[in-house]
Amino acid sequence: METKIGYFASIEQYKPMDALEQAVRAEKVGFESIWVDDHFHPWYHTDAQCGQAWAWMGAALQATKKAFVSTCITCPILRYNPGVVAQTFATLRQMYPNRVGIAVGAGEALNEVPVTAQWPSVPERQAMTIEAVEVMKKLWESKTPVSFTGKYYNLEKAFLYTKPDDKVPLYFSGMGPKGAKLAGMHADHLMTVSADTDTLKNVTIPKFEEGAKEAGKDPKKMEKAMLIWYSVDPDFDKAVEGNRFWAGCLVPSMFKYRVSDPPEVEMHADLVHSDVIQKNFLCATDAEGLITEIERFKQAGITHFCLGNSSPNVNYGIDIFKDVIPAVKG
Ligand SMILES: C[C@H](OP(=O)(O)OC[C@@H](O)[C@@H](O)[C@@H](O)CN1c2cc(O)ccc2Cc2c1[nH]c(=O)[nH]c2=O)C(=O)N[C@@H](CCC(=O)N[C@@H](CCC(=O)O)C(=O)O)C(=O)O
Ligand SMILES: CCCCCC(=O)CC
Repeated sequence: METKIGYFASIEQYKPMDALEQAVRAEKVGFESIWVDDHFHPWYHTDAQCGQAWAWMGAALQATKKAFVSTCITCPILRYNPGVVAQTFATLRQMYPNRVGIAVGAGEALNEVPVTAQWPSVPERQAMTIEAVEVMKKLWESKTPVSFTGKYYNLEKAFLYTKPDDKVPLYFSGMGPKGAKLAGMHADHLMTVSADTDTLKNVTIPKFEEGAKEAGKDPKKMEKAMLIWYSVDPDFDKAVEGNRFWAGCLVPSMFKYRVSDPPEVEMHADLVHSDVIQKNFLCATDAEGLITEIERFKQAGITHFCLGNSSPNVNYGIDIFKDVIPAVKG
């Protein structure tokens, strides 16, 4: 499968208009997809933003020419109703044929707790995500009104009057082995986050493929997409520190416990040692360094890169891909 290089334009790290300018610049440089975080609260507090992803997507689709645009990722189970999620992405894809996708996942306390005060266990949120996907597919595919009684969601003669001509591509986040298998079973493509390459190659991707095969799909035709942050600067230490905004994601308890307060996340993020940031995110001084790192993940089986630019000089972090993209796509 051909490698795809996408740009993750963060609207929790940057103001929405700045992220939009980045997306336009990234498309001109050769990034073929644009991804946006779907958050209510951000992963850092100081100087953070947190715009609404679907509003931003409409503007991004209009401002870019042909890039594929998707969330990375939307949690369709608590703060959003899956029927409204289905309606939103059907509308966007009808307006911008072939250019719109959605990635879904079981959510984060940061986004769900502040506006619902609910935080079910991981297994329950995974079960809710599967049912939410079922609801979304029914609404996207049905030619007649749909009634459905589920464990978590109900539909009563629900019908989407605005639909695209083709399917909305569905990516599904699997970070753990069970999540990866569910992705294979219930979605078109895998979305995951950076992990060590042995785990990706020997656990995450095989579990995804196992789920896909069980559901009668051909995993070779399904993308293995991954979000990873990068920071590039001629001064290596500065490059490493550039990724600090996202260091909270490297603290496992942030996923295990009900942490929804950005100042608390920031406190943990600031304690993450720079060696840990360097090991988990892409830190480079030049294009060569980025190419080497991307090749490493290609060898592990990743086919679509969603690259979050956390470089001290953001435009330098985009423009350097004029050299990186031809090398890693070749
Ligand atoms: C927590 C793991 O679950 P999993 O289903 O695999 O992954 C969850 C993620 O998909 C979500 O948290 C997702 O919403 C995060 N996310 C995101 C993910 C991604 O791949 C790319 C980009 C993003 C950006 C983004 C996200 N979320 C948003 O809301 N908005 C965004 O923009 C996991 O580890 N699962 C394990 C099972 C773990 C488990 O069940 N543990 C037990 C206890 C175990 C023990 O301690 O003994 C429990 O907690 O009850 C698995 O194997 O699936
Ligand atoms: C381990 C990182 C999971 C993704 C965190 C996130 O929400 C990024 C936007």
